[in-house]
Amino acid sequence: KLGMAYKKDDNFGEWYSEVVVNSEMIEYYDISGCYILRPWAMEIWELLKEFFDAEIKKLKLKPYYFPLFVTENVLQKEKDHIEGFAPEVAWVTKSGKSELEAPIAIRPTSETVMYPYFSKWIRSHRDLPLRCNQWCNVVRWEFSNPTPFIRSREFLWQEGHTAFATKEEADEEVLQILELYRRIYEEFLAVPVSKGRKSEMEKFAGGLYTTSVEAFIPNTGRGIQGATSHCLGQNFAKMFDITFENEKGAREMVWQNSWAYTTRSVILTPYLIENLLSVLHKLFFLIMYRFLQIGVMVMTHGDDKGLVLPPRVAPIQVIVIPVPYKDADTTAIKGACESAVYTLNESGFRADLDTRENYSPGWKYSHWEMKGVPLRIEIGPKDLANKQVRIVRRDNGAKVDIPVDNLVDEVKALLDDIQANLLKTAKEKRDACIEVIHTWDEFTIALNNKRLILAPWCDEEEVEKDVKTRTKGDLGAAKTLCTPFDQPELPEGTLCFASGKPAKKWSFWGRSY
Ligand SMILES: O=C1CCCN[C@@H]1CCCn1cnc2cc(F)c(Cl)cc2c1=O
Ligand SMILES: [Mg+2]
Repeated sequence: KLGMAYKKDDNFGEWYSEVVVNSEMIEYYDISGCYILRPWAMEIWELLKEFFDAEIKKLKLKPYYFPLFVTENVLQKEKDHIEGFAPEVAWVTKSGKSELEAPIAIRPTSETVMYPYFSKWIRSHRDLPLRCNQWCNVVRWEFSNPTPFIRSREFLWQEGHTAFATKEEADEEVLQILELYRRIYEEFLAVPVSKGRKSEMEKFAGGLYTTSVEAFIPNTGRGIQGATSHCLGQNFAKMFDITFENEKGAREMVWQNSWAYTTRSVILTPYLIENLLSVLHKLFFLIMYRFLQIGVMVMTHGDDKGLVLPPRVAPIQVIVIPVPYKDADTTAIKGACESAVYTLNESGFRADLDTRENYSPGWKYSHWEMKGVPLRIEIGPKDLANKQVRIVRRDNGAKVDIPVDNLVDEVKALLDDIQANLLKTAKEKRDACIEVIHTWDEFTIALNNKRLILAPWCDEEEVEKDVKTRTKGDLGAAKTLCTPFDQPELPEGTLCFASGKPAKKWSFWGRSY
């Protein structure tokens, strides 16, 4: 399908839905809540996984795979940590025609699966640190209101679970992992994020504190939590009796972290909020977000011609298209295309060519623009005669003719420039949305102007709850997104915008997904 029916700035939700379909990222499946991830999405996921996996191996993480299933009594062990989550748990109750003696849960996250074995494996300080990461799927049957129920059944993620002898080691790793998440967003997806700490109300209830990277979508004025890195303190050590004998022979509880490259548990995409289309469509986005957080990249960089992929995650970075004229030497042109692809692949670029006879060059230009390929190379008779190629950038449409001999250097320079340009543009757009406010009136005006709000806060949970109550509405209430580590100056006497009490910190507030 060529061309977009919807414009990004006119109808964001529809535009988004069309882009991820037309770019052949995912396909509907006939069980609601399940989706087929097609190569154009899976290849991006695999590029991100390759980077993240290599980096955590440097941090001595070991790969594990724990069972998909967890018994009821083990799952129930975490009443406080799973309170509120219980309706999300999917259960296996039968095999064939016969009922199981006891229902078995499908993991919604793996704390209760893993930690009884952490308790068994950790005896002495010599068994620490324990560093476990698994790449797997998890199932959560989420319903979210007020939009008519939404189910996301299964998504892929990595979940890291680590145990240390001291809090200092745990605190350090939380930030090391958070930096990797920042790099995934800013260096690969070219999406600017803010590192910060979640409030007591927004953090993972089972943990000690939560840090996150927060993205923002200017079109909808909503924040999106990108990934989370929790310090669990000794809470789970107490619940699961995960203790070790220290050097002095005394018994101590371990300090733990858990972190996931995942998305918020309930993502109401702009689509769900603004365009109540069929349930199928809604599930589609939830999965899109869940699986890959690629939704943020699509929204950040996409335009009215379709996807715009940052080169570092583009499954194809350069597409070479022959432009044959009727009487031209099509064989020579095709040969030039093949050698250009060969040269680029040899130099480590992901290049491919589209020599399909049944499509015109024009059709191919639109097709590969829709899929967001960063560079297109056209080779026609004139280019052949002049020993040059024409290169067209997807991000700004610029065309440049370059000598074949400079192909590799030019392509490298262009791809690097595209990667940097996408992040720079996204950062400028995001920063233009940030509004520093000091009073409640300024806050409500900024909120309605779809701004990312930076406000002085007294850090009291009651006030956070009060802001939610006072901003309740069909677009969702305002909430704290994070307290950025990078704190602006807080002049003596600055008052909290919502309570008038002495402010303790600057926090990002806004509506979110
Ligand atoms: O976010 C992470 C990083 C990776 C490991 N997990 C933590 C916390 C997950 C919270 N959470 C999130 N969703 C859940 C859904 C459930 F059905 C149940 Cl039983 C529990 C939970 C739950 O604990
Ligand atoms: Mg959830």
